[in-house]
Amino acid sequence: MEKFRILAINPGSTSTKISIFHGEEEVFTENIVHDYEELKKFKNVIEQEGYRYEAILNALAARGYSLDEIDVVVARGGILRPVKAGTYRINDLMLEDLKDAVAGEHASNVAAFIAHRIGAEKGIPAYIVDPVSVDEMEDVARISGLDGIERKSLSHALNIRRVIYKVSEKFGKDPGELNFIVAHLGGGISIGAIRRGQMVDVESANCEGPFSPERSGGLPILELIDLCFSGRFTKDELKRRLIQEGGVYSYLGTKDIREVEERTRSGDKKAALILEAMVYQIAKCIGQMATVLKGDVDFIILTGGIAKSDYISECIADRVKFIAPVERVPGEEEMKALAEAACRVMTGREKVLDYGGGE
Ligand SMILES: Nc1ncnc2c1ncn2[C@@H]1O[C@H](COP(=O)(O)OP(=O)(O)O)[C@@H](O)[C@H]1O
Ligand SMILES: CCCC(=O)OP(=O)(O)O
Repeated sequence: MEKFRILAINPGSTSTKISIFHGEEEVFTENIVHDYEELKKFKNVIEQEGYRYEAILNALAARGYSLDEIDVVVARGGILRPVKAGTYRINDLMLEDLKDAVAGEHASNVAAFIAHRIGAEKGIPAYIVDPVSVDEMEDVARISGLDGIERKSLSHALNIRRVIYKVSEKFGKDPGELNFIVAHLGGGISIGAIRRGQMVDVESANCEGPFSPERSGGLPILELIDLCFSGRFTKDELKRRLIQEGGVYSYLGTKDIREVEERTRSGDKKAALILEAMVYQIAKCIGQMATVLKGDVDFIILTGGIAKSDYISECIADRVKFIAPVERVPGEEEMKALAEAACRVMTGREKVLDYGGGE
């Protein structure tokens, strides 16, 4: 089988991960850390396109790679309108929706712009895969409790789908035969219930659910209303406080959970309480998702950076292992997931989808 040369791009809030794959083999990877002061100069994430594009070119050149050697470019998909899972051609409507942030701001919104630019310049295909707004929720899960506000499906869909395949493969099963609860535990957290391959419900700390290293998750609503009208914050400041400076950071001034663990070990009682509370809320949400699946759960999967911690994984497992066996896939495999998706479409094993502004 032909080994396509793939450039995978995954922008985060302060860094851009890039990898080159030959077929499904990763031959180069780098996490380009951006100067936060430089990023802050841009009005929004889309305006960072040129800055991140140059950084990618420089990082590739420093290791002797050039875009001329690439056959296909593939990027993490941002917050688009709700779409089904899959690999999408980057089209004008997609870029327009991302530019207008129709469904919200996120670092990954710039990814399609960078990939599209490289694709156009080099005359190669450019795709995004399993965007944050993959939506397979059942109607009953969309009801929030207030007419006019609908629950949304926002998640680490790319990594969640990848780890489901990985765990299914480990047990010699097809993901379509199994039910999972997947907790992606990174700077942001999302916890999904996956029934026979379909993510029928999900909570993400961007809007609800457990707090994460940097996000508040769900909050008591009346106090939140008071905060909104306190005059202490503009709308943008408050959003930043909930999404980038909420969660663990708001209590302890750090987003680094390794540091929080270290402080806990050294006897810092506040750090210990906040860490326990995060574990408690994660476990509680996993419990909720078990009811979505009516208790028919084959595996609970813990993934993301925090799942690298034996201590935290054990604390969570201690609370939820009565539901189903707990599997760990530490870190995230988003780059691999992007490359595999590119291989599938380049070899015709999977159909490329067209973004039509909502499926
Ligand atoms: N070994 C570890 N133990 C505990 N927490 C970790 C460990 N490694 C990374 N983390 C935490 O994981 C979070 C980042 O998750 P990650 O999935 O790597 O990134 P992001 O969500 O930013 O893409 C940070 O809070 C980081 O401190
Ligand atoms: C909205 C869910 C996706 C998400 O939060 O991604 P990051 O943790 O990478 O910001």
